[in-house]
Amino acid sequence: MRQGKYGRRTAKFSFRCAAAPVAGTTLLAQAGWRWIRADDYAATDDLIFRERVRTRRRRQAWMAGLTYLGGTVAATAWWDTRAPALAAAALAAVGTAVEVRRRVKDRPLPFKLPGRKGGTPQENQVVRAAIDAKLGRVEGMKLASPVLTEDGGWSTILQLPPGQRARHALGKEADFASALGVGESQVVFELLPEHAGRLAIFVAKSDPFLKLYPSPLIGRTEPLDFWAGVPAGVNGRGRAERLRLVDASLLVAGEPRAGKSAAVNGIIGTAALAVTPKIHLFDGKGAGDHRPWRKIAHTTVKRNAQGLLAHLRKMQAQMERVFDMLDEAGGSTKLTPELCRQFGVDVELTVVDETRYYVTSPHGAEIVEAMVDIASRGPAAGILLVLATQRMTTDAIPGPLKGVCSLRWAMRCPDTTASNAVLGQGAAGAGYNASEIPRSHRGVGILDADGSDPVKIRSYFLDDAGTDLQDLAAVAYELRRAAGTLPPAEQEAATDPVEEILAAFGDADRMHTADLIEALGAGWTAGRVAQVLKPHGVTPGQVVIDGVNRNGYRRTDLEALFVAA
Ligand SMILES: Nc1ncnc2c1ncn2[C@@H]1O[C@H](COP(=O)(O)OP(=O)(O)OP(=O)(O)O)[C@@H](O)[C@H]1O
Repeated sequence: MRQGKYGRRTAKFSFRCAAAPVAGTTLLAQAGWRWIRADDYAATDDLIFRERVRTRRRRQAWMAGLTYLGGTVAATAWWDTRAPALAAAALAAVGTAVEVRRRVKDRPLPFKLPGRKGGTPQENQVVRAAIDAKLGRVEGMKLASPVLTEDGGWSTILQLPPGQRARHALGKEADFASALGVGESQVVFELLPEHAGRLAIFVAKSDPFLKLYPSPLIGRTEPLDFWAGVPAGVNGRGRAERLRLVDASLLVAGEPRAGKSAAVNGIIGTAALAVTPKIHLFDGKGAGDHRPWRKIAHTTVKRNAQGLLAHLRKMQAQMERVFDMLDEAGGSTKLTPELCRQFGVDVELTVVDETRYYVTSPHGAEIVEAMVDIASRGPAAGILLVLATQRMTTDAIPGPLKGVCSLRWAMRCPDTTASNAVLGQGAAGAGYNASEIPRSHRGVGILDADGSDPVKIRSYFLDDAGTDLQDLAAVAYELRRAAGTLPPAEQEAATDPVEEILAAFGDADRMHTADLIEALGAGWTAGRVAQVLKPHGVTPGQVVIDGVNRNGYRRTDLEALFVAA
């Protein structure tokens, strides 16, 4: 009895084993044929697109077939006459693997094989995910471009059914991510200006908002152009985003520890390295966040509402002066870098941190009135305003003030109401909701720059716990000292750079340039040392120290300058 049972089982097992390569190869051939015929696009009504896919796939199938046959023929001729048998066996092995996978898949867990996690999906998988995420109707949902593997992920363009708007898909990134089986921050939807029914989809391999993006300001030793925009951060597609503060006033809001100070420090750092803008910092928190900038800022005031009001009045007067000059010049009605040089005026950047402290003070009403005036008219005269706040309620940012800040940067907000308070009513409904930013995503926010759709970015990282800010301020100090744009008291007190270079020699009578700039510290480069000394006739030469011959300077050459003086 038992023997009969085992015999039957053995026969069944042998048959299943023998049938596996045949069944698997047949499955493979059927799938291949369906793929070549583009059956996954059977529902599409865009026949030209389907035919293009078919042509491309037919070409790929021919190439694969010819490579297989050519390889077999070549191997038979040059290697072994058993090559055709081996090639057929390889094909049968692939077929067997397909069949085994199918059988394992049909069995209950734990025999399931892992899927292709993180890879570029098939076109039909993307269409299915779009349907599952309810991005649009089922009929007519298709891809308008192939799924392309990119550096950090994959991308495609989804064609929504006729009459449906891609804009309505914004905000459904998480649903699409769930349908695809990836993290919600990995999915980026973008509208295409040329087609309202098409949605550009990018899916990153890993969460782009958990990556650290070191600030491009770090290590910079040359002045930069403030008019070209502030490097704000990196979007979900890995593209750099800039913020043009010279066009409008900015409101930065978000809950505590969301990354407001980091964003504001990036702005101050850019202005500092731009050398000419005058920086005015008002700290309503009073925790010393602006300490690194004290030597280069024209104003650093803590928790002094009356001081801010006096400053705003000065800025209003400066604004009127610039408008008069523009009017008299008769050309542009907006300040430009050329007009700044012509009029002898500079951009004035005022940063108000923890705005609520000032607008709720006894001078609040006057402060709000002056801020509204500056925020709306100031940018055209180079008078710029950046307001940062932890609270989004109307007592922290009164309605009229919010209304005139056309640049808005919402870091993580506690709820949808707060997010809408920053980005505008209806922003969450349109897919821009800063309360959906995970708490772990520090420095991530939605930037709404006037004139374009809001974009989610992670700000560039400036390590406030390390020396990034001090290093940056030191470079800015040197650049401003050379340009003569330090605040007046600081410019007067600034030591002569030649004296500083001489001091860096210590007791040495010769120094290699590399060691000299290390001794001089942040803000110094070989180029800057040469630039300081060249007008005095001192140039670097070959200097031998401990048998090492390198470019360097001699102490006597520098001392001679002071004797001559
Ligand atoms: N872009 C970023 N990348 C990585 N970490 C960041 C980024 N921005 C901010 N952080 C980190 O998040 C933390 C909080 O940042 P920050 O102090 O700027 O927040 P905040 O909103 O100004 O907080 P508060 O309102 O309490 O002053 C800091 O430790 C900072 O290093």
